[in-house]
Amino acid sequence: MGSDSTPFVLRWGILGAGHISSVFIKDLLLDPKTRDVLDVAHKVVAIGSRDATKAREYADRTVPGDKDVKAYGSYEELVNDEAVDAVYIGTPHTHHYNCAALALRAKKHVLCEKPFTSNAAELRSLIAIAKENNVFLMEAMWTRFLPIAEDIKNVITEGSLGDIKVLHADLAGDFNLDAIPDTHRILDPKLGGGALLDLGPYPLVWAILALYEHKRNENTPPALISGTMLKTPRTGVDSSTVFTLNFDKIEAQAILSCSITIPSPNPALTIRFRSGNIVVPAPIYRPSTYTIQYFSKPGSGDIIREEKRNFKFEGGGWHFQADEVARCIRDGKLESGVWSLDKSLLQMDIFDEVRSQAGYAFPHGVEQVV
Ligand SMILES: NC(=O)C1=CN([C@@H]2O[C@H](COP(=O)(O)OP(=O)(O)OC[C@H]3O[C@@H](n4cnc5c(N)ncnc54)[C@H](OP(=O)(O)O)[C@@H]3O)[C@@H](O)[C@H]2O)C=CC1
Ligand SMILES: O=C1OC[C@@H](O)[C@H](O)[C@H]1O
Repeated sequence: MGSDSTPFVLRWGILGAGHISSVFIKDLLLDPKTRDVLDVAHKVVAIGSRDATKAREYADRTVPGDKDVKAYGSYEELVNDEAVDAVYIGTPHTHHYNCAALALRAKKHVLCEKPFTSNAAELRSLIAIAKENNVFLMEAMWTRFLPIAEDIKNVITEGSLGDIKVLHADLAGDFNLDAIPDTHRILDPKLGGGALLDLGPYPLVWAILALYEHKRNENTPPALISGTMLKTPRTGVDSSTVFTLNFDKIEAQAILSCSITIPSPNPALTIRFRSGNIVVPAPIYRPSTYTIQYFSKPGSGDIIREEKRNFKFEGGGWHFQADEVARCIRDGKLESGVWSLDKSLLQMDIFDEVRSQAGYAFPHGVEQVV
């Protein structure tokens, strides 16, 4: 199975009947041919919710016209469905660990929403559970799989902009905090609320792509991580966070920020080299265009030429990561080579360090592994 004429079909179980799960399902249902993908395809076979009535209604609404989709009133039933190959976890951050562990122990492959876990210790434990059960595990870091991300990576690697020096990235959004209750996932510390865990993965994915993955960096973690947080008095979670990463091996730095009280700046991502810049407009989770600026000579800052590149595709952009999961599982891989587990671990180590420096501890009992 999986030749050009017969695509490998991955059968998905969706755990958590919330917002992002519905967005992901919509992209799973899109014909892969619309993005020139012929070797893999996707089928949603079951929905798992904590409530059976909700699960049925959600299945009927999000997978219309397919009465065969199972609707389960517990996550346990979902992960034990033999027709499910891979489980997508769409629950709040601090529930990812238990949900993913449940699925892995049922010997299901897992794609888990970002941020992978509450802390790095939880992720190390999940990686061990995945290994014990010989199943695939990946964080749903969808931005890394957008065609634009690979194109930017190629420009960095090809080297015509000279040495990379600084990366500035910001993802912000006005969550209208006055209109949402303290129990909303973005405000509730029990759900890992705040800007860093929710939005921080996006500035960080660009730093990982450009600096950590840089061929001269040889996947060396940053030598120095430094962070500060502004916290909301409402619940104590971070409303804005700024963090910096020093990649000593390539003498380059990332300056990253995120906020839940203001919109993103524009441009929201600038990668600065000795001989030019890469400039990306907001939102950095799904940019559809970017510009390469070339300097008259190295270090001048005098822009003599600009090249704009556009990337259009059908759907929301969450399907590219699904294609990667399907290909990995088809090929018997236990992790992705593109968004590998070391990158997710680096992310969680950085978030732990920034939270520790800024004094953001989760309420007792939230972290399942410490
Ligand atoms: N990749 C992306 O673009 C995005 C990713 N996300 C990520 O997805 C995750 C979920 O976010 P989102 O979909 O917005 O959240 P929602 O609140 O819309 O959905 C979360 C779902 O999780 C289930 N759940 C289980 N336990 C709890 C609990 N204690 N409190 C609330 N819900 C619970 C519920 O499903 P049920 O009742 O059916 O059991 C709920 O519907 C987050 O980790 C977030 O970071 C979010 C938005 C965009
Ligand atoms: O992943 C995400 O991307 C978009 C944001 O609006 C959302 O809160 C976040 O979870």
